[in-house]
Amino acid sequence: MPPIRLGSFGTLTPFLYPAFSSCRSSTLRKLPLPAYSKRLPSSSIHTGTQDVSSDISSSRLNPAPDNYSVTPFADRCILTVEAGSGGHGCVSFVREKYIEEGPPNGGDGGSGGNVYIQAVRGETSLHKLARRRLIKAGRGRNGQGKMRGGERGEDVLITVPIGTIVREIERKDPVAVAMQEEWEAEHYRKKPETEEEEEKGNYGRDKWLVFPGLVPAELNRMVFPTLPKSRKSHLAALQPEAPVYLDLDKHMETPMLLAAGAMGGVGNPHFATTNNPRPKMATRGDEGMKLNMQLELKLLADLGLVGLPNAGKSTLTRALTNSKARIGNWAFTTLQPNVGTVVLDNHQGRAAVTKRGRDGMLRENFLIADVPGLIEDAHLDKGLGLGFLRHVERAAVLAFIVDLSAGDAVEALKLLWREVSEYEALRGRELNAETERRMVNYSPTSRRAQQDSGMELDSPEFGSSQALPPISSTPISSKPWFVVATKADLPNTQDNYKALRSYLDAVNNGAQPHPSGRKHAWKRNLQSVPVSAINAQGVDVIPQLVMDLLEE
Ligand SMILES: Nc1nc2c(ncn2[C@@H]2O[C@H](COP(=O)(O)OP(=O)(O)OP(=O)(O)O)[C@@H](O)[C@H]2O)c(=O)[nH]1
Ligand SMILES: [Mg+2]
Repeated sequence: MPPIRLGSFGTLTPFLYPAFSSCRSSTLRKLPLPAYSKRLPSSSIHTGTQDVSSDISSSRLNPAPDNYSVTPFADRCILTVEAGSGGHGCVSFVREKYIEEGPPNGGDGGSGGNVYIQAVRGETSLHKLARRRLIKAGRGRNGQGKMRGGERGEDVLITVPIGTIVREIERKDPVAVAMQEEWEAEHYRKKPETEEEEEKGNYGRDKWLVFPGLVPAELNRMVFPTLPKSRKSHLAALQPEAPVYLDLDKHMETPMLLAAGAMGGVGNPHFATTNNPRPKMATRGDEGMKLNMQLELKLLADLGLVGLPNAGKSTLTRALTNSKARIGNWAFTTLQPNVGTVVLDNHQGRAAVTKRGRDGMLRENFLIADVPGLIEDAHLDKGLGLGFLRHVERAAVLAFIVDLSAGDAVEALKLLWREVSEYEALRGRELNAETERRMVNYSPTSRRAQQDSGMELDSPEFGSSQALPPISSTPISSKPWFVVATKADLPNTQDNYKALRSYLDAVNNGAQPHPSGRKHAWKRNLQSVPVSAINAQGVDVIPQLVMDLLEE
């Protein structure tokens, strides 16, 4: 291993390793194997990985085992949001020096706070929401005497990464249910059947608030007017239609309403009539809507690294980004994805790579996901199995990382593809089964109707629901991909790389089948990049390559 500190690489690279520094994507195919090794003292190269760590103890790309930081990460979560309930109306009367028994002056309750959602740049994970589980908007304040209305409840804003899919699992909307009941009663002239129901219709004990000074006898004699009709705030019209399905794949300048706060109750002046000028009742505020939903990241990153354990994925991530992914010379160092940002333009002059995104904006960076290693039979959930493959499915471009020093690179690549395409087949079957299940279970009636008809509900308790089936996404084999051959600094890796290169050429010109075994798999000028990530050599062609492939 070259006994050179990382700091000196930046300036010395062009002189020491002309081959690595001059390569651009157009010349990728012609890339010679690491020529730099010739220029280094022979004693300093051709050492194993373990020797490397003893030589340079604390460089950024070859850090000590404890030099890393774990960024919490979650790519899906189940979340319950609760719009604020309304404040209660107030029962109060004017009372002044010469007006002993004044008119009613109780204020209305304030409406509950709203829940908004916004997809923003800069967020990469749902872990903060996963930890919270329940997000509640503020309750409206109660009305007060002297006609003072209650304050509105506080709104909450949920910020999520771009590429989040929000799906509703279940909802509990007491106001909608009450409105539906009122509508049915009006249109079908449903007569109250039981005494209890009749009493409820007239009295609606749970809806009314009465003057605290009332004695029981007075309460029994009290005649309640008809309850005001249930209403929703005008904002509720902006709520997404039920069941909620939002695909937030763009940066949002303004938040979007998810659940509008409930209306507050009304104060006692609303019930004043000539017969009863001093009503001693007000109504309670409505209960806020609850929404149980699953949030899932559709697109985790622009580039996903697929490789066997210990292939050097985390080292490559460190070489390309500022991340402090954990690196260790053992399998399964990485246990959860690390999403790093590759900065294309550091605003210190001309951008290294310029590309416009789909929205026409100049891209300044792209995201790279370093995911746990994949082993044989990962599609049967071995190793970190399916969880890992789920992440692979959510990258736009894939980089297959093969370790040139760990046996036949072509075999390694084929194994990776085998696992990935087995997983793809599995997902296809899963999606079909899900579609079938939904067709069998389809019922146009609401949850309430199911309840009324005595149908068994999946989850009697709100918020205890099972996760939804995974979302469908682009098949892995149709994503653009390339190969990064790592550890090119180690001895006897040249032949391995040559074999890999000729295999890819053979796939390119059709002499060999696509490693996924699928007919319509993506292959368009398959590229391979030999790198020595530990020395940050050869990696600078990757950003341009990724940006080109992202356009596909
Ligand atoms: N010589 C050499 N060693 C490398 C290179 N890249 C990585 N290594 C070493 O290979 C070992 C594994 O590197 P990691 O980056 O942790 O590998 P990984 O693929 O992230 O491993 P898992 O997270 O376990 O899947 C470490 O000891 C690295 O120092 C390279 O380009 N050259
Ligand atoms: Mg790793």
